Amino acid sequence: PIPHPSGPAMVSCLCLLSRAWQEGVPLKELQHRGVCLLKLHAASQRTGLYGRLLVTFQPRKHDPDAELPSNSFGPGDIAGLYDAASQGDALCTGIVTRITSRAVTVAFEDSQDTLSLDHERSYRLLKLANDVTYNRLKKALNALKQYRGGPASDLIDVLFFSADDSPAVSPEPLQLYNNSLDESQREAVSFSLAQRDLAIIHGPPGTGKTTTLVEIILQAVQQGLKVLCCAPSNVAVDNLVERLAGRSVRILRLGHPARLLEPIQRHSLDAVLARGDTAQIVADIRKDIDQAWAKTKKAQDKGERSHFLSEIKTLRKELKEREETAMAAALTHASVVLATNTGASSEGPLKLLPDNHFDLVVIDECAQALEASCWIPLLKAPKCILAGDHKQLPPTIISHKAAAEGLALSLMERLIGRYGQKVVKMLTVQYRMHEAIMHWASSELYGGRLTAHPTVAQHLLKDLPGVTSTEETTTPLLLIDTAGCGLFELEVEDEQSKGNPGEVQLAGLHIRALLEAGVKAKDIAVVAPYNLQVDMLREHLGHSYPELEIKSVDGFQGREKEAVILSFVRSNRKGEVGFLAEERRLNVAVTRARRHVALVCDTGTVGRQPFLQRLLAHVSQRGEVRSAFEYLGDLVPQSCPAEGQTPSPKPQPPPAGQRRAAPRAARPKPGAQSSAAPVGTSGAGRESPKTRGGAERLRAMLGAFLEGSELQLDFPPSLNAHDRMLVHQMAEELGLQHGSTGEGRDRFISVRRKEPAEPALPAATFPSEQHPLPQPQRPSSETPAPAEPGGSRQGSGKVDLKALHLERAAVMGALGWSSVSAQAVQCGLCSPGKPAEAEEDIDALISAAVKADNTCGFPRCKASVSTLGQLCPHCHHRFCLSHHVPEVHGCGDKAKAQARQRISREGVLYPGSGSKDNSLDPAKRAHLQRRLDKKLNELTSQRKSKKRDKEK
Ligand SMILES: Nc1ncnc2c1ncn2[C@@H]1O[C@H](COP(=O)(O)OP(=O)(O)OP(=O)(O)O)[C@@H](O)[C@H]1O
Ligand SMILES: [Zn+2]
Ligand SMILES: [Zn+2]
Repeated sequence: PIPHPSGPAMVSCLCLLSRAWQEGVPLKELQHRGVCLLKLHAASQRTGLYGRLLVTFQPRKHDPDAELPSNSFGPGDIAGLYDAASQGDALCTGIVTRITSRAVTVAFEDSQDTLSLDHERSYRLLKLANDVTYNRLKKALNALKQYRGGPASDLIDVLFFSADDSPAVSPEPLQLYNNSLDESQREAVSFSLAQRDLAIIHGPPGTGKTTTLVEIILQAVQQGLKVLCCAPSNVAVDNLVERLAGRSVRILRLGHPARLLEPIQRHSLDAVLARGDTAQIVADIRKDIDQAWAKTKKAQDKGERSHFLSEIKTLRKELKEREETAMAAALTHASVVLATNTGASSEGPLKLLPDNHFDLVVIDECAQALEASCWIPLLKAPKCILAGDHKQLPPTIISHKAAAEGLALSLMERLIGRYGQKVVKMLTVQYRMHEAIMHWASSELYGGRLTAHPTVAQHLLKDLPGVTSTEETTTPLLLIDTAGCGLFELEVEDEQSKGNPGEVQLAGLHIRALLEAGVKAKDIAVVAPYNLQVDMLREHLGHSYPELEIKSVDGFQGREKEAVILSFVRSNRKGEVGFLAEERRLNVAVTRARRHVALVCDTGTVGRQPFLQRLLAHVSQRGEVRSAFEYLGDLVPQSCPAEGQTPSPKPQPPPAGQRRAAPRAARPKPGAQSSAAPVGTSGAGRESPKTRGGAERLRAMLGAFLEGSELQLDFPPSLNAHDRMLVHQMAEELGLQHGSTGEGRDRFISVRRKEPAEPALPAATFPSEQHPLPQPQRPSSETPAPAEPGGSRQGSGKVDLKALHLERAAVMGALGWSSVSAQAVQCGLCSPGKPAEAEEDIDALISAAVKADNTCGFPRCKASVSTLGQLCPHCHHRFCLSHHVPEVHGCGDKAKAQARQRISREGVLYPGSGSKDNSLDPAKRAHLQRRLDKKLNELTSQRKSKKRDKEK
């Protein structure tokens, strides 16, 4: 007996894929998931190919324009038809042939002669696609087990290692159809033709695998061979059809015509049949059948009805015979028959051909196919050529058990694992990527064997027509590092998928920079490993840039773009990387790009995985690295209103092109700037050599300040965001107060000694950098300005009234005091007539409030917001940068409403609140004051009880 070790294992694995997935789930839920359509009625019916009954269903509504709920039905899917009124078994099953927003058409097999649909009844359709695929796969494997004496007998032995592959015939010199094939492609062509049983073409990204296969197929046809050409997906098959269509070769595409693209449709079996001689006869018979159907409906009695039914039966038989004859002729005439793997099933038209019709089976994208599905075409010929790249993503296997038992291993990988390079030719010249993009993938996954064709090796975005040279368009690799920026992934419980709103915004900013440089939206793709992130990216960017392509990594396999922005998503304290650690997924993600890849990621999290770390190292070596801090000014809306100042509308953004350039202009030298974030580390003190100089200089400045007698040290506004962060961190370490002032290019940091005589202010006392405050009129003044009533009461000069005042405003805002904006509230220290005792504990209250306010207001988020927090102007809670966006923490509607209101009222959009509250009358002010005190008290007691809860 022929040992088929994988056969039985595969069958048992496949069982895990079947059924059960829909059992016990409520129908509404199934509809919600897009696999069920409820409350349909049969709107029309007619007879299709094979005499099948084609029924069109529409929603059972009186409105003729009623739309179907969004669903995942597609042509070729198997659907079960159920009576809506009963819970019983399916009335019958059919194949979806067409689906629009309003109607779905299903073809029912002729065995359902008795099926007669009542126009008044309600039906539902349930997707059974898994079952059919499963059944076909299982059938193929059973056929494999029982295979005796067919054309593929020897090939089966080779593919299961019970016989070695026969020696190749000596290659004949070839007259190539495509003279531009490179050396590795030519070798692959002659090797494949010379092999007797098995040849594998390993085509890394962009190496012209399809180009090579087309040449092979043309050569095989030229030698008089009949070729069956398959791929796991319709897209891949159509790609081959398109490329072969222009050549003088007779091709025939099997499959549901509704699925096929316009130029491919004319190669479909149906189209060929429609052009044939029998077409008219067949059409007439179909018409007769439809008429007979109509008559059955009107039939008065049972006898009349059964008469018409038997007439239909006879007509169908005739129809079937004529069609089959015509089909067999069309199939025989074609030199190349193309189908998906499962479409090559013997249940379809191929059953009309004799067993030994095909000489060669070609399977493209073989590494993306289940081995079982490959066996459907493989049993039909004595020789196979498999093409693909097993270093890209394998087919998705939902069952972990099935994957563990070997279902995840593709045929191609299995064969290479056993036979090694003697059955493989690898294509080594790639025609897609800039050499720097290619290099990492080549050395990690392709043994360093890839070279970039000269036409692409140095191409950059700036070389595209209409694109200007900017920092972004002149680098093939860019890393935007969020390490230390607090842009954490969303923590969604019970949610496998992950999102990262900070990365969404960063991706948006980078896209804007690319577009401003002239790159077209259609040339850019944003790719993320998680569907949740893809959804968030679509929500944020999809409307503004409809031509931008936003996809999951898995959904982008087989595609390419001039620029690819990759959001890695994962950013957490645990260093969890998730399934980005899968080498093949990362390979696919990076190698989609032709001229530019931007990685948006937290190197602190992602860099803990060695494979990812090597990518990051490669980028920092060959490309440009930026800290996300450089973008934070643009990223965070300025929502903390300014104290004592009339907020002015946000200045108009500078004209295109200058926007990113402005804040970055301060940097000493692009490319070698001190803002380059350390790779694989986060936080100060672990800088790469590049940044160490800057950090040391800053530390020295702080050291000198500590030794001197100055009360305050102002850093120059020319510090970039990363250096500013370092200063904040160092000041914190040294126990200094730190804060920043001003906006944009004028923003600068001040550092101050803490006054030992005064109650120490918590770290957050200073407004954070993300709450840029107006230029202080008197940065460290001990004398309050006359404009502040009551300020002079603090005559000692020991208390920094300004700081307290600002803090007070911030705290009030943070307390959820939504009725009034913080800026409008006068500080208790300054308000006249304030009782003296209130003053004494205000610091304690403030510090309690500040402490409470030190963690992000988002449920379950423990991130500190003391230095990098953001106040929401709507709910007045402070959030970490991952959660500050109103949409993220639940203020989306308020934010939208407010924006709409403001736009309609004033015709401009600007953040912060209006100026109207400046002149509060004293009574109101006193009232507000009492409320603040009450709030502070509540908060303190809440904190206490929380603490007690924790201690329990
Ligand atoms: N010998 C060659 N000379 C010039 N260009 C080539 C050559 N071979 C392939 N190309 C170009 O490379 C690109 C990719 O070719 P093809 O579609 O055959 O690649 P593929 O390997 O099937 O793609 P993928 O990597 O996405 O599977 C095409 O634009 C093609 O024109
Ligand atoms: Zn809010
Ligand atoms: Zn948070």
